[in-house]
Amino acid sequence: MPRITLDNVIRIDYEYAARRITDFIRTYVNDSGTTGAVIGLSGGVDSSVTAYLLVRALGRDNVVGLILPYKTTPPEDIRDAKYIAETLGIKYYYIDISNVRNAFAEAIPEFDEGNKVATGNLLPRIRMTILYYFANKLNKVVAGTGDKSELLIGYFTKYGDGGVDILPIGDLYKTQVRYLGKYLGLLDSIAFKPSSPRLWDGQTAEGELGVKYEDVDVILHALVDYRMNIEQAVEATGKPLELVQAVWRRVINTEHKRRSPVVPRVSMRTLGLDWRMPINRTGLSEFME
Ligand SMILES: Nc1ncnc2c1ncn2[C@@H]1O[C@H](COP(=O)(O)OP(=O)(O)OC[C@H]2O[C@@H]([n+]3cccc(C(=O)O)c3)[C@H](O)[C@@H]2O)[C@@H](O)[C@H]1O
Ligand SMILES: Nc1ncnc2c1ncn2[C@@H]1O[C@H](COP(=O)(O)OP(=O)(O)OP(=O)(O)O)[C@@H](O)[C@H]1O
Ligand SMILES: [Mg+2]
Repeated sequence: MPRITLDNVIRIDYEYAARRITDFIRTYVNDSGTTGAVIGLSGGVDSSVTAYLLVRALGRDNVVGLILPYKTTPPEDIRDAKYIAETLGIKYYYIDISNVRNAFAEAIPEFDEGNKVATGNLLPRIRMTILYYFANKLNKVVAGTGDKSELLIGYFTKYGDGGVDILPIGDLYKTQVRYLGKYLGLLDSIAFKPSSPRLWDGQTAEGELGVKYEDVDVILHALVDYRMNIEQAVEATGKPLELVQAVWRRVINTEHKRRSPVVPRVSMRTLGLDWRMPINRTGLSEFME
């Protein structure tokens, strides 16, 4: 039984990861016939690292940033997002989404400001809509910023920040993304900024989840990468049974977020079940093996 620690998670070859991801982005964008990518810049580690990788892959003239604050966005995040766009030399738009958000609140009958999740999730869904407006207009793809930890525990808004075309850092855990950021030359203050979706005042990811990403990542490494069962993961990581169970429960309960909508079978070949266009004729197959 291997002993699994955070060190095992963090000690990967970041030069390889950066090269592999930038090769993927370039291949994907070339095959798609688009002219580049748009990305939402939050000033957090995930969007900052993804923006660096996009520019490495596509060149700064082919990447467009969108800074889309609401009143729950702290000023230092806006400052950091602008700093990233300016350091990378990409074109960016700054659009305060308060009016759009408030128009939803006015238009929806019995709008419940007190329901933090339902109202909070409007923000990523409004941002997704604006990102696709620019993607359509500029003939670009929407680059998502979800990392492997968030994707596996379903810590994202379905069709909000989850509504994207590619997920360049989707195979890297949150803790790995931080060190990839360091490798790429990101400021420590951004690379190691505590994660927060900023959907409501005072929200932090670890506060809401009730578990640290350092623990999430070690547990997921055991359960997913090593395919361990719960008992094996407890023994290998030394983490409490309740914590391992809680993380696994999140993975199971959010599977619907990682799938296309389910189509019930009525015919010989049902979309998503037994018919999917093979992608092995494109350059992309190399990145999915
Ligand atoms: N079994 C099932 N099969 C098919 N669909 C199912 C389903 N269960 C729920 N659903 C659908 O999914 C909806 C719930 O999912 P969703 O709308 O996403 O809502 P939910 O998962 O409750 O909320 C999103 C969570 O992600 C966090 N978040 C959001 C954005 C960014 C970040 C970040 O890390 O930056 C984190 C946020 O703080 C919150 O905890 C339900 O209303 C229902 O429509
Ligand atoms: N104010 C914002 N302006 C533009 N895009 C945003 C804003 N807030 C969130 N987003 C988009 O939504 C994504 C998801 O938010 P999330 O908080 O998970 O990522 P992050 O801030 O980059 O990193 P972390 O998860 O560590 O906080 C961001 O990466 C970004 O693309
Ligand atoms: Mg964030």
